[in-house]
Amino acid sequence: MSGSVRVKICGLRRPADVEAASHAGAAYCGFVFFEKSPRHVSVAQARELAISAPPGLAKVALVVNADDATLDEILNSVPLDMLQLHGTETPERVAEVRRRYGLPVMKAVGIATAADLPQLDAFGAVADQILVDAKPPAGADRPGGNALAFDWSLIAGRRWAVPWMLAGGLTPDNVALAVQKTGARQVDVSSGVESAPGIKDAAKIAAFVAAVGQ
Ligand SMILES: O=C(O)c1ccccc1N[C@@H]1O[C@H](COP(=O)(O)O)[C@@H](O)[C@H]1O
Repeated sequence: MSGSVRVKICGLRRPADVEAASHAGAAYCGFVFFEKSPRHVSVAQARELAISAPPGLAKVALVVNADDATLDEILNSVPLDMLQLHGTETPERVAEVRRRYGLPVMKAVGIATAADLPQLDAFGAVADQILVDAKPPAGADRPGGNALAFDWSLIAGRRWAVPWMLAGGLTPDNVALAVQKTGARQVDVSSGVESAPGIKDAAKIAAFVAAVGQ
């Protein structure tokens, strides 16, 4: 288990990835519905993965500026516990998605400088959780999953009205320090537990969860 810090392993694509996340002691697993990502899964793939997830492993759908038709299609097929909005959704859209689907919504906010911090308060007022991630580099073709960390001192000691998760460039080697510096009680990882983009590595997943628990 990961002590009292909860771990989300994102970008799972194979049943063996779900098994690895569960076996390691992760609290959440994430499925990416974003075609430009090497971690993208179809609705049918996600359904198979979600059905294979054991009780106790919360299933999160990551979407980027998804419209209602897209969310309807996902939620009509895939048993899910949470929606992760990882695009440029507004606070109004976050509130609308919560109302329409009745699932907890986690809103991702990209951080590069102190000027980005007020967004965390804005989304903390409407979302069920906030995901504090690195802002993507200029020219990136995806808004997350870029193996990029931000300056953790920007959020050291800060708290918001809702639970939050730390993301961005976390690895088995740096996650313990990230938790120590930020006080995070939840962490999210994708690239840092892969052997190649989109290919999860069971040994790295186990090492990541173990490192969080140390
Ligand atoms: O993982 C992706 O490909 C992805 C695509 C689009 C939006 C978000 C994505 N991933 C999320 O980004 C953060 C950080 O990822 P990493 O550990 O730095 O690779 C994490 O929340 C992922 O869920």
